[in-house]
Amino acid sequence: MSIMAMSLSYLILVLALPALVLLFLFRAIHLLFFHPLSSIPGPWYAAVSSLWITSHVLRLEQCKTIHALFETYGPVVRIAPNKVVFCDLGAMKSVYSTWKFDKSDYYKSLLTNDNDHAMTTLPHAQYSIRRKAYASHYTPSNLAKLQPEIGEATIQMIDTLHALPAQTPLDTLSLFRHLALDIIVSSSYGFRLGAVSKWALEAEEALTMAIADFPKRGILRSSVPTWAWNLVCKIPNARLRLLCDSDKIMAEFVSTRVYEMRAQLNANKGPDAVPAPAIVAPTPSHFLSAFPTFSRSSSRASSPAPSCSSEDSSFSEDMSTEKSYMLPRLLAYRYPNGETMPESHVISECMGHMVAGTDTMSLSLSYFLWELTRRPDILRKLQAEIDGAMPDPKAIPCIKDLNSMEYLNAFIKEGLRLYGAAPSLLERVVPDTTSKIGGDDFVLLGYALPPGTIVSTQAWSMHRDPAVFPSSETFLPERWLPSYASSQDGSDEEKEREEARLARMAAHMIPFGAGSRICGGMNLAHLIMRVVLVAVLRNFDVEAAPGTDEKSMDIRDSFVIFPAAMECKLIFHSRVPASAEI
Ligand code: HEM
Repeated sequence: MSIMAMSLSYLILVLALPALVLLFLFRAIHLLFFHPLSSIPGPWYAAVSSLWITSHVLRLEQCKTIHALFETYGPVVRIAPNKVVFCDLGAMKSVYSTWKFDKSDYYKSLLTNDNDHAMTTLPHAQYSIRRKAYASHYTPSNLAKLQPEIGEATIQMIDTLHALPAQTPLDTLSLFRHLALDIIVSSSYGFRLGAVSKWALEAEEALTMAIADFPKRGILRSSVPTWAWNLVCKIPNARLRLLCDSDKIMAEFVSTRVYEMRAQLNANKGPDAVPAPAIVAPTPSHFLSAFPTFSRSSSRASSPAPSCSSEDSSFSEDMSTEKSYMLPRLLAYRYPNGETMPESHVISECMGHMVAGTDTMSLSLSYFLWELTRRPDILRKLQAEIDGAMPDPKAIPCIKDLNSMEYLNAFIKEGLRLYGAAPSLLERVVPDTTSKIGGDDFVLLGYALPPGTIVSTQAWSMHRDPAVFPSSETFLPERWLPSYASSQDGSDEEKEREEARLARMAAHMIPFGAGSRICGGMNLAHLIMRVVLVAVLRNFDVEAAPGTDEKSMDIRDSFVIFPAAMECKLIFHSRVPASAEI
């Protein structure tokens, strides 16, 4: 290079660098003092760049960081140049229920098979068409018909636990992930996967691994350019290949179910026929002999579960019809233009539900049991209630009876308050036309937000508001029980006060999200939590394994929560006589 060319490059560098610094300064001054969001409280470094909040996201501590901001700055905080978070009931209703803002691009990192499913469909109008396709699957009346599938998988897990050597520490994150998958697969497709059986043989089910890997794949995939991602996936390492292929493994599994179901529907001929599919995977014989029952009595059934729900008025609206799994519903669903859902949509929708339901269930159940290992007082109360409702350790009460167990319900509410599996920011976008919000600018807690602003709240903070939940960090199921229930002579005034207190707490609870885009599988999640908790606690006492402690269970988050140690090792001690174990 000639001396002249070198001096020219030097000159450009000398001029460009200060220009860049100046540009950054002007931008920072604009964002801090002249931007429409500049009056919103928050740290100045968050207002000028997204780097600060991103660093906390990468450190897996976004929930706690945002919560600390609310404590310092109040209920509305600017956390990035274009992002505002709030912790307020009225604002929550306005964003998620009244105006039903569209979701932000964040959700696109959860695409399955490179396609949208309900959770990743951002515009509200398109989303509501999608939701209609599956919503009827998760109604209480349909879930009541699926109790045998749920009970069967759960009792299979109980039998497996009884059969394991005593004192074996078990990672419940893995155990419940396999169980949740068994339940979701059998209730969605009528297919017995047997993931828990394989888990007991230490032969990890590829599908379960794929589901566990899927969120990590999403984060990696979206943070590197496509060429770099393709390169990573060529590295000859078996574990890495599994992670890269997790989307493909899930898609292959679901596609097979779709083709099988199509074949059955075609064989059925009638255009509206939506049959319950046959069991297509072999069921282990030891399992059939212990076929569980949902029961209203103490007798243990030796044949497939009677439909306790047929005598259960709250779930009887649809009882005369045959039960139907989710897949045939999706295949029969027609979009408003009269066309059926393309197979690619059906596959991505099913994958979305497997991903949404598996880790959330295993995380919640693991944290619930971990809490019980620290709180023998709560464990004893729960077990007293469960023992009374479930004399036979293999006969799970039916939904209506589970729902009427007061202490269990209080425990689950408190569990979801402190250990809800997805307590993170649920991002929405202020729309670009004011007609979508009734004509004026959107005003959040006194601040006008321009179109395109990303607004959100997080369950983590809504559930820890000390004005609503006194001693908010203490696990206290009793807070959900009306005080007048324990005293005979509560005055009407006292009852009203108590009811208002309970209603206020309930309104602040958003473990499943809020408004129109609330968790699609919420009813199933409630049922699974109840079924699994009564089955486990009726059969076992739980103890933390050595090494499982506050530090290992400290909560990290990346949309869902998980323990710092990435495992939750517990020991299950049988409570039932050996003769009743299998
Ligand atoms: C305790 C367990 C669960 C928790 C805490 C939970 C929580 C959530 C949350 C917070 C959302 C996001 C709402 C939003 O983005 O605004 C969500 C969405 C969703 N969940 Fe769950 N979930 C659980 C279990 C399940 C189960 C078992 C299924 C189904 C098998 C399921 C299916 C879905 C679906 C389909 C969506 C997308 C909803 C939509 O945008 O239409 N979830 N869940």
